[in-house]
Amino acid sequence: MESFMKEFEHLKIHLEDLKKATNSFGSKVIGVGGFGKVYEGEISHSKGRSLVAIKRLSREFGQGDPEFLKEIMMLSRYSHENLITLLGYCDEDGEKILVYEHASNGSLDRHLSSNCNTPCFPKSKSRSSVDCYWN
Ligand SMILES: Nc1ncnc2c1ncn2[C@@H]1O[C@H](COP(=O)(O)OP(=O)(O)OP(=O)(O)O)[C@@H](O)[C@H]1O
Repeated sequence: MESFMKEFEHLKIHLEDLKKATNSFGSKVIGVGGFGKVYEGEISHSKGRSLVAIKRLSREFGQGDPEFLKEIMMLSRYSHENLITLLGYCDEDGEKILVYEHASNGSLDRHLSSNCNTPCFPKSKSRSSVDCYWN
C-alpha cells in the first residue's frame, strides 16, 4: 500500500489547505454522493490554482479505502476530454479526500434528467467519467 501510494505522491494535497478552502468543511457543500459530501473551494494543486470539487469520504456512506484507491489509480492514469480530472488527494489524519477539477454545470445525469427534451449539449463541453460532469 505504501509503495503503491508513492507512485501518486505528486498528487498529495495537505489537509490544512483543504480545511482553509472549505472553512474546515463547515460550508460550501455543492453536493452529496456515495462517497460523502462534496465541497467547493479554491486551492493550489499540481496543475496550478483553481476552483475545485473536494470529495470527503464519510465511511457511513458505505464506501472506503478500496474505492478511494481505485479512483486515484484510474483517474490519474487516464486522461480524456470527457473524463473529469483528478487533481489530487489527501490521506492525512484518517481523512480520505479526493480533489477534482470543478465542473461548473454539475453532473451530467442531473442536467439530462432536467432537460430531457433538449438536444445534445456541445461535444466540446461534455464531461463524463464513472460519474458524468460537464463544463
Ligand atoms: N467535479 C465536480 N464539479 C462540480 N460538482 C461536483 C463535482 N463532483 C461532484 N459534484 C457535485 O456533487 C454531487 C455528488 O457527487 P458524487 O460524484 O459524489 O455523486 P454520485 O455520482 O451520486 O456518487 P457516487 O458515484 O460516488 O455514488 C454531484 O451531483 C454534483 O452536484
